[in-house]
Amino acid sequence: MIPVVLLTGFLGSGKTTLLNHLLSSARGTRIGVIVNDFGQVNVDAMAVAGQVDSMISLGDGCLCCVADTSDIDEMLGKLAGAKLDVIVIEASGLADPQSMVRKLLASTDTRVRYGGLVTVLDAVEFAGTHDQHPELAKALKIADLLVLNKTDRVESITDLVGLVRTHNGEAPIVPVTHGRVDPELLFDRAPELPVARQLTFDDLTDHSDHAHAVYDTVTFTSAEPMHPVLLMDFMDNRPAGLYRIKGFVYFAVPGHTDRFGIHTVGNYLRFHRSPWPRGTRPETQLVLIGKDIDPATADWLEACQQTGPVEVDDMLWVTRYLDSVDALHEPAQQGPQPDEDQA
Ligand SMILES: Nc1nc2c(ncn2[C@@H]2O[C@H](COP(=O)(O)OP(=O)(O)OP(=O)(O)O)[C@@H](O)[C@H]2O)c(=O)[nH]1
Repeated sequence: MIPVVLLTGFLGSGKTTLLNHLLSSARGTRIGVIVNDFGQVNVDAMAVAGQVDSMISLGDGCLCCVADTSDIDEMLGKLAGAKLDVIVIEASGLADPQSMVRKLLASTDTRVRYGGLVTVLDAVEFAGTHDQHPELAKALKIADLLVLNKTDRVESITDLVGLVRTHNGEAPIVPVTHGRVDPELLFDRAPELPVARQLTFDDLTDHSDHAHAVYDTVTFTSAEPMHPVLLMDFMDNRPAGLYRIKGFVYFAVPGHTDRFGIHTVGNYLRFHRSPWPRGTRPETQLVLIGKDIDPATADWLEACQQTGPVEVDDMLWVTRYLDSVDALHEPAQQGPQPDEDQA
């Protein structure tokens, strides 16, 4: 039976980063994934595309709410048909793991079995989100493996571990940076998971105060390039209530025409530069998630499109937020390569 591992964690904690790490260090283990994201653009699916043996992408809705057991069974069935060693479900950052686990346990597909819940925690944001969303503690309680991510951004994890332990006294806590867990903690060469444990009925009930009930999403897409200074002005003055932005930005500044992946989590902001995938037309695609987001946010972003002249130096506002490894890369020599069919 193929184990199905559920990967969960609050917005921006590092689930996709961890999934990417698993995929790149799988060394022959065949991994299928179900990627669930919020917003009309499935940024997470784009981030793992090309590395995975088999993928089902479910955008714009939370798997735990939009899919019932038979939908989950159908998805698992599709993946189980491919020759896989393990299936990893990356839940959206607002999913309710209890409800997901319940549906997985109810699966009637005899080719798959529930393989455990891995919860990623953001070492920087955890204490704050824990206070704001007491309901998240329920997910901590049923986790089989707790990955304490972003430990590079905190001085000490002692208090955090203490706080996590008040909710779950048993599951191993693995401190990591950039999601670099040993894949063998999640699945074995001959998959026999050390993680999944017996859950009680109480563990799995109560879907009432689900986090995404209080969050909303704005999606912004534009084929027009963005003006670096105007966009960074938006980023520096993010509307109140905005917690998470992710996606890709298209600038048409000479030497900077490749794809700028953007992530903000709380006050943190990072760009990651990479070529546009072959056959894609460069365009900005952003998903913004927050509480009571100002309805004018999309208009403000639209006003950040490049309509007037732009200087190469204007990109300095952006490049200072580049991951250092990207900053060392030579900027693209050629402009974007639009899809031949669309060109
Ligand atoms: N400094 C630092 N940044 C990290 C680490 N892990 C992830 N990040 C960054 O945190 C941001 C969010 O990471 P993701 O992997 O997209 O988080 P996620 O949980 O998939 O986000 P959602 O799907 O929106 O819930 C990205 O900019 C990552 O590069 C880490 O260990 N240290």
